[in-house]
Order: sequence, then C-alpha cells, then structure tokens
Amino acid sequence: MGYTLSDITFLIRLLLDILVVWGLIYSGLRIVRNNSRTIQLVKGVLIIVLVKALAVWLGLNALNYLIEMFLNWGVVVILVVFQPEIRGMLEKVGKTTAILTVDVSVSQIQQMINELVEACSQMSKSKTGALISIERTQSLSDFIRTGIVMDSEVSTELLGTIFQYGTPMHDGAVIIQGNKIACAAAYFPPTTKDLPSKYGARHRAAVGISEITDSITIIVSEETGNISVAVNGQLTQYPPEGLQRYLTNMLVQSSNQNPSSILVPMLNQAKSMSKRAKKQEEDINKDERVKAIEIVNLIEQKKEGSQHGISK
Ligand SMILES: Nc1ncnc2c1ncn2[C@@H]1O[C@H](COP(=O)(O)OP(=O)(O)OP(=O)(O)O)[C@@H](O)[C@H]1O
Repeated sequence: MGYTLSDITFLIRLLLDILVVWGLIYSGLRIVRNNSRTIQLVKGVLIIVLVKALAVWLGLNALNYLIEMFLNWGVVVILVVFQPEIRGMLEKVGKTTAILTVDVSVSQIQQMINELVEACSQMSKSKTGALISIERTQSLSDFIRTGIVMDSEVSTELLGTIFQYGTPMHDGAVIIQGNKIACAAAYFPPTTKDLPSKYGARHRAAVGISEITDSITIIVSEETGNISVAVNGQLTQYPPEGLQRYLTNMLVQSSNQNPSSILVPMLNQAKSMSKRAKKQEEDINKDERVKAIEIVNLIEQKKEGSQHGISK
C-alpha cells in the first residue's frame, strides 16, 4: 500500500496548516495573558458574544441589531485602541531569532551590561530612583519619542547623572538600544494590574512596558534601593550580581545561540516562539549564580491579596 505524491503533499500542507494556526493561537494567548488590557478586551468580547447568542435565542431583534452594529464598529475601535499591542505583535513576526533590533557585537553588549549593572549597584546604594528599559526584538521607538532623544554610549557615570535627583532628565525612563542610551525621561503606559501598595508609579510603568513589549526593564527603588526587573508583566528582584548574570543570559548568550537572519519562515517562527522562551527560562533557572531575591507573582497577587512567592 504505497502513498502517492499528492498524499504526501496533502499531509505536509495539513501539518504546515496546523503549525501555523497553532503558532498564531499560541502567540495570541501569550499576548492576552501578559497584558491586563487585552485580558479585559477578551472578557468584554466574550460577554458581548454571550449576550448576542441570548438575543438570537430569545428572538430579541433590536438588541441583536444593536450588537451587530457595535461589533462592526468595534473592530475599528479595537484597531485604534490596541494599536501598540497589534504593532508589537506584527513586529515580532520575522524578528524572533534576533535578540536585539540593533546590530552590536557581543563585546559591546557585555560592556553595556557591565556599565549598566555598576550604575544600578551605585544607585541602589545611594537610593537613587531609576527606570531603564533595554530594547530587545520589539522596537521601543514610539516610547523614545516621548522622551528626550539621546545617542550616547551607556556608561555608569552618564546613567548616574541622568537619574540624579533634581536634574531635568531624572523623571521618566531611559531606553537602551544596543549599547546606546536612545533617550531619557521617556513615558511608559502604566500597568492596570493591582500591584502591592509598596510599588508606586515607577514599578507600574515598568510592568506596563513589559506587558506590551519584550523589553527588559530595570527599576532601582528610591525608597528601598532594591533592584527589580520587569519582563513579560512579571517583577523579579535581584542583587547586582544576579542582575549581571541575568542580563548576560538574556542578551549575550541568547544572541550567540540565535544568529539573526533576514527571512524567517513561518515554521521557524512557530518553533522558536515556544523553544526560545522555554530555553531561556531553563538556562536561567539552571544557573545558580542568578539568584533572584524575590519573584513577585502579580497574577496570583491579584487573586490572593498581598501574598507573593519567594524564589530560592
Ligand atoms: N508612566 C511613567 N513612565 C515613566 N516613568 C514614570 C512613570 N510614572 C512614574 N515614573 C517615574 O517614577 C517616579 C515616581 O516613582 P514612585 O515613587 O511613584 O514609584 P515607586 O514605584 O514607588 O518607586 P520608588 O520605590 O522608587 O519610590 C517619577 O518621578 C518618574 O520618574
């Protein structure tokens, strides 16, 4: 019983179809899960669909007509309101194998990390508040435009000067692209999650930007001097050595593993999305030198009140 060429072609097409759809659903769910705005949107859509089904079932024609009108215009409203999320999603396609949007050498990234960690360590000791976001595969250009545009190599002294209390640029966030400070005093859309009361506007802004982009955002608390990192809507507190290791794992090692390519087929896209996220997580968990002091599980926080998980 042999298979013909058309059977094999059909099978390949079927597999490809399933993979692509799976990739789309997977990335859609990740975006929804990591962003409180999209969670609200999905809840809203589900309620409307439910009401529409009820209206059809009960024969409420006027209500049904109204919902249909709302759904038609709703698409336009969603496109406008969720423009940053949609843009981020589209930018992700074809860019997942590159770890940074900017072309910089490994030694330049390592040097940037050293300067950045030293700056955070000094600001932590002096309790100088800071908010620093590192661009990865998704562009932060929209946020750079909200701040004071710069183009200076990352240095401990420059970061210390920017965040010095009372200086004109200390308010807002610094954005790093490659090994350069692209801007200071940038504004990030704050998260709408219920963070514990000890976290204020700076931490809200950090979690907010991490929900809509794949950036790594470092916060130095003015109140406690603690250093935290916001990634994927999650806050983790690190000592300076842990931060150094974490950034090296995320930016240097990943860029060695994933040489950038110009054309990324859809198949790679689907494969790399799950593998890369898992691998990075595993690498970091395996690495004893990355010792997070505290992982703040913000989703559970919302459900269970003011508890948070401690990682050892
Ligand atoms: N949306 C935002 N985008 C960028 N920066 C912001 C934003 N909101 C607040 N900030 C920065 O955070 C500072 C205020 O931080 P606030 O004390 O409220 O936060 P916090 O999370 O409690 O941090 P800390 O532990 O340092 O006190 C502002 O002066 C400003 O520099």
